[in-house]
Amino acid sequence: MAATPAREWTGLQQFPVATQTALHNILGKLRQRNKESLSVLVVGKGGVGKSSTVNSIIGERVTVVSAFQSETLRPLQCARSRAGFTLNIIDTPGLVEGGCINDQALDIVKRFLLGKTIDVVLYVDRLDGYRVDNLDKQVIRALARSFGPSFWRLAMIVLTHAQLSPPDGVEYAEFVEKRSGALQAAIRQEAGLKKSEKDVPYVLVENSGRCNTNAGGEKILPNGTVWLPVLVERIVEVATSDTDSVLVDKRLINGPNANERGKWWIPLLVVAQYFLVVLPIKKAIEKDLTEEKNQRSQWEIRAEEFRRNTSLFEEDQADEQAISQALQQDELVDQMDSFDDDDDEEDY
Ligand SMILES: Nc1nc2c(ncn2[C@@H]2O[C@H](COP(=O)(O)OP(=O)(O)OP(=O)(O)O)[C@@H](O)[C@H]2O)c(=O)[nH]1
Repeated sequence: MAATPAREWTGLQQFPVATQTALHNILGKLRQRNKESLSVLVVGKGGVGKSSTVNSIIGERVTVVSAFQSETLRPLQCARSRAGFTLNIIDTPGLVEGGCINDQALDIVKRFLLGKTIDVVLYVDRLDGYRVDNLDKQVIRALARSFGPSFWRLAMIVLTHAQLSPPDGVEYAEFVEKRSGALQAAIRQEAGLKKSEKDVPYVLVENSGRCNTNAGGEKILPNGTVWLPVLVERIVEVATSDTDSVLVDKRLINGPNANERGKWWIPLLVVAQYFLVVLPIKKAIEKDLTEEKNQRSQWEIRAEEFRRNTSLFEEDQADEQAISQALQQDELVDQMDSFDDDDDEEDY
């Protein structure tokens, strides 16, 4: 992630001693793996407890929290260092506004993350939500679309308001299992995770100042779990898993280059066009030409016959004319002869 001047992580010292020890041990695992920094992106709908969770992890009030209005209008990056290790956390605006996806917020988050690397994603929602609705599914899909398929492989579900009292007759563990299972199933389906891939892990959080504590002053859930070290441990597990971190670059934000998109279809389309369009047209033209040729030869045969018949008729006519002329001539000769005879008789 791009370097942000990191302040000393003084908030760590505010935690109860047992929590501090647990966190030092967990973060020590990262140092053993030569990972000197971690970048955590916090996303989710508005008012689910994103900013409160950031404050809980850092141990300071770094972002404003409000019960009545959306306080995080732009992403906020906060960096804290301790013993050579730097934790970067990015809080983001709620991704749902007025009952639909807040595309503007998503766009702002995308631009803000340009050039940054994300190691872990915290997808925050409330434990006391009773169902996964269409809007939740839209948010899951929008995030997968915006940040690529690896996004959800780096994610964990953070369920706030974990000090909830389940409805009558339902055990806490049963309620948690159902709620987390429904979200995991929705993410698997909407983000297109393969069957062979593990479910996105979940963790419970209680950000309220009225959270119950144990004898050591550590914040605990109704089942007695000290939740902060568990949250940080899960973050480290995801960060050290096989999934590579996501570098948010221009290609990821703008989508694949329009000129490159579907380029491999072109030769297939050309071949399909030849067989489905060019070849049938060519065949149709050849068929037309052959038929025309056949028709012309038929027509020529008939014309030939007609011409022959006409010339025979003309020849007959000429003959008749010659005969009649000859007959006329014979008649004339006969007449002349008869005149001659008459004259001879008169002479006598
Ligand atoms: N009881 C209880 N209240 C919580 C918890 N987390 C957050 N809240 C309250 O929920 C309200 C909203 O919390 P925020 O942390 O501002 O939620 P957000 O998701 O950052 O909200 P946006 O800035 O609108 O995106 C505040 O009144 C918090 O005090 C929790 O774990 N338990």
